[in-house]
Amino acid sequence: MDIGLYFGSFNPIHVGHLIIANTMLENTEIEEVWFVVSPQNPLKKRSNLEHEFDRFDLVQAAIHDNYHFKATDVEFHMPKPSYTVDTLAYLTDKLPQHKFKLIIGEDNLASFPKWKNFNVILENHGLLVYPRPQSNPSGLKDHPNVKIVDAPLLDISATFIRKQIKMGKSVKYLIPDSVNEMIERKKLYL
Ligand SMILES: Nc1ncnc2c1ncn2[C@@H]1O[C@H](COP(=O)(O)OP(=O)(O)OP(=O)(O)O)[C@@H](O)[C@H]1O
Ligand SMILES: O=C(O)c1ccc[n+]([C@@H]2O[C@H](COP(=O)([O-])O)[C@@H](O)[C@H]2O)c1
Repeated sequence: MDIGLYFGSFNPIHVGHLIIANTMLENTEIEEVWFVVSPQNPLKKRSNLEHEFDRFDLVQAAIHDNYHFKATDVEFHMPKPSYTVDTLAYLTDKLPQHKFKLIIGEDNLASFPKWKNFNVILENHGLLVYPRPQSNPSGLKDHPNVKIVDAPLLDISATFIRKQIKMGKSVKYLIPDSVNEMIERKKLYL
């Protein structure tokens, strides 16, 4: 089966992530999207990063009603920080029946040449890219293994959501209700 692996910090998951996953499902050859929660992005500082178990629970709460979406904690058992090429090698070895493609936002396409062994990812898997406002242009946009979907820009970020919560403001509609309830119950992002 063709599977879209959607790697992310998901700190927290928001409606932008869900729209991106569904858009890829509807407009590419993938049949499922697997959300891979990364304990630690190698290029990001740890500030305001909630525990990976909590972020994973929030992802599960967000996707529970969509049988095309799955969440995986595979990177929790791997060395940190979380290098995507290593996770892809592990998953390809364990599940050779599947073909994995990467789902990323356009901001990550711009920084993609800084990723570990990015050429291996590009040649062996390929990228499905969702456009993002204020992203730097990338020389990779015309690569044959890079597909940029034509879809509405979403100016939503986890950074904005974390700031709103910290200021005591509601983030209703920016995140699913199930995620909002869990954040409140666990007192996250305060
Ligand atoms: N609004 C968006 N438009 C396009 N891509 C997005 C958007 N939000 C997130 N992504 C992509 O989804 C993946 C996971 O993103 P991530 O969990 O870091 O969310 P984020 O909103 O970018 O978080 P933060 O604000 O904390 O950096 C990345 O590939 C990112 O580029
Ligand atoms: O493998 C790398 O070198 C690498 C460099 C930067 C980011 N990544 C991964 O890209 C994913 C998206 O990161 P983020 O924090 O933008 O959600 C996340 O799973 C990171 O581990 C991976």
